[in-house]
Amino acid sequence: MASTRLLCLFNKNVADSTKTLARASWSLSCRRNVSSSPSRLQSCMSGWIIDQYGTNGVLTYTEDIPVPTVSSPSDVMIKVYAASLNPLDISMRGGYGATLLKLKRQPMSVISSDNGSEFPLILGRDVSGVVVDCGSEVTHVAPGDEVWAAVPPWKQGSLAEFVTLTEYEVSHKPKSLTHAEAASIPYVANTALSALVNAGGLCRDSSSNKRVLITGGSGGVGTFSIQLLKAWGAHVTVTCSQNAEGLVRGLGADEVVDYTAADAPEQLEMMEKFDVVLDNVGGETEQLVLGLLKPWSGAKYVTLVTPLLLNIDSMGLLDGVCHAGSSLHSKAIQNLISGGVFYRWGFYAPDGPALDDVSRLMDAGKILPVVEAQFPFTQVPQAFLKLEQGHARGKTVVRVTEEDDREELVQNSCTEFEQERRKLAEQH
Ligand SMILES: NC(=O)C1=CN([C@@H]2O[C@H](COP(=O)(O)OP(=O)(O)OC[C@H]3O[C@@H](n4cnc5c(N)ncnc54)[C@H](OP(=O)(O)O)[C@@H]3O)[C@@H](O)[C@H]2O)C=CC1
Repeated sequence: MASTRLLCLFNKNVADSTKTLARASWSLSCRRNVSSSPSRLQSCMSGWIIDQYGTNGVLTYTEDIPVPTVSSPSDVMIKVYAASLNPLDISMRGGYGATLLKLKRQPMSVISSDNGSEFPLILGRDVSGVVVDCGSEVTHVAPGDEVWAAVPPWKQGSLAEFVTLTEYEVSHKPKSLTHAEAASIPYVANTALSALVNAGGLCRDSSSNKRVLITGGSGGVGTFSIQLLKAWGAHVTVTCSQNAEGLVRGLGADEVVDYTAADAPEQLEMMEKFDVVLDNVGGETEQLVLGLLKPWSGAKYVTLVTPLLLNIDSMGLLDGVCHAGSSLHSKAIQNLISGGVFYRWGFYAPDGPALDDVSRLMDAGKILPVVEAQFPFTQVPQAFLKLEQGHARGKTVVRVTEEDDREELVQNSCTEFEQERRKLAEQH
């Protein structure tokens, strides 16, 4: 199994890319601390932002981002060591989900004339790093703890020095993984768990011998889901390209179908029917795999490829929700009546406690990270280009802080915060 740990370092020339780093034009006057660990003296941080939607050219490096401080009792501030990219980052860079995500960030904008901008936006949905500060009600983690989390799309992302989340979203990182490895997991794990458990009705204790089909098994969600379901005792069939067969078999897939083969539909139709389908591909695949579920037995089709946010972007909130809702409703009714199959949409959902369970499985060696490519922080645009090319085999990771510096940084972080606390205590 260890051979499936794919760590292909994309050694591109860092020196060249640093020349192209543009500075954002924020008119903030920031005082930067010389130390790379955080303190209340540091008001600005470095990161990659977008201040308009578009192609890769909108990604801009700046050192003038206000540090996202702890502002509520349940907040946890994390120094980011590694982040990873998801297809959502490419879509969000282009404006996908802008309407709904903006509403989630600024709920009052729906009733007020204040149409404040969502920019600058920081992308990046996964983080592995070290806690540097906590709100007064945080009990589960403390400064100095190594943690991981999936950053909800409506929050500022992890392609920056620091990110602040709520305690519920954060979990202790698996001890057996480096930060770069750990950053490949949280967003796909939270998505897979939400889809398989909430929509697919599976769980650790009820999956034994369930037959599950995963389409798009070679990508981020697929490579995680195969391993999770095998750890739960399910029988897993995967569709992927021929050159990914070795990878998915190495992760535990029982049966593999090359979807590019001319007879792929026939191969799938000859198999014993499935209890659950997790569809990471959508489109034409949907109709094919719906017919592969066991009829009249409570079987569930769960797709991660939904039109909800696109509909809202193109039609506005109310019409978009109604249109997507009516499409979901009619497909659900049609599949229930014709074959007794439940048709459902799966979504990412933030869930730190679920990541605690995943952490245990990873430390037990039951789930391995599948990191296809790593990029240094200076090469975030190159990482986006890699992802945009498609054909993912696991995940693309960005090393925000090089791990050689880790020990020193953890110590600095804790010492500085301890000093801050003492100072505050003395003042009061
Ligand atoms: N609803 C939600 O909340 C979420 C939705 N998603 C969506 O789920 C999907 C999967 O995400 P993720 O795993 O991160 O994506 P990735 O890009 O990591 O992986 C997609 C994989 O699918 C393979 N693939 C492409 N076409 C087919 C096909 N017809 N049949 C089988 N395999 C195929 C690709 O390889 P190759 O082309 O070489 O075959 C690639 O390995 C994406 O569309 C993503 O946007 C993800 C997370 C949350």
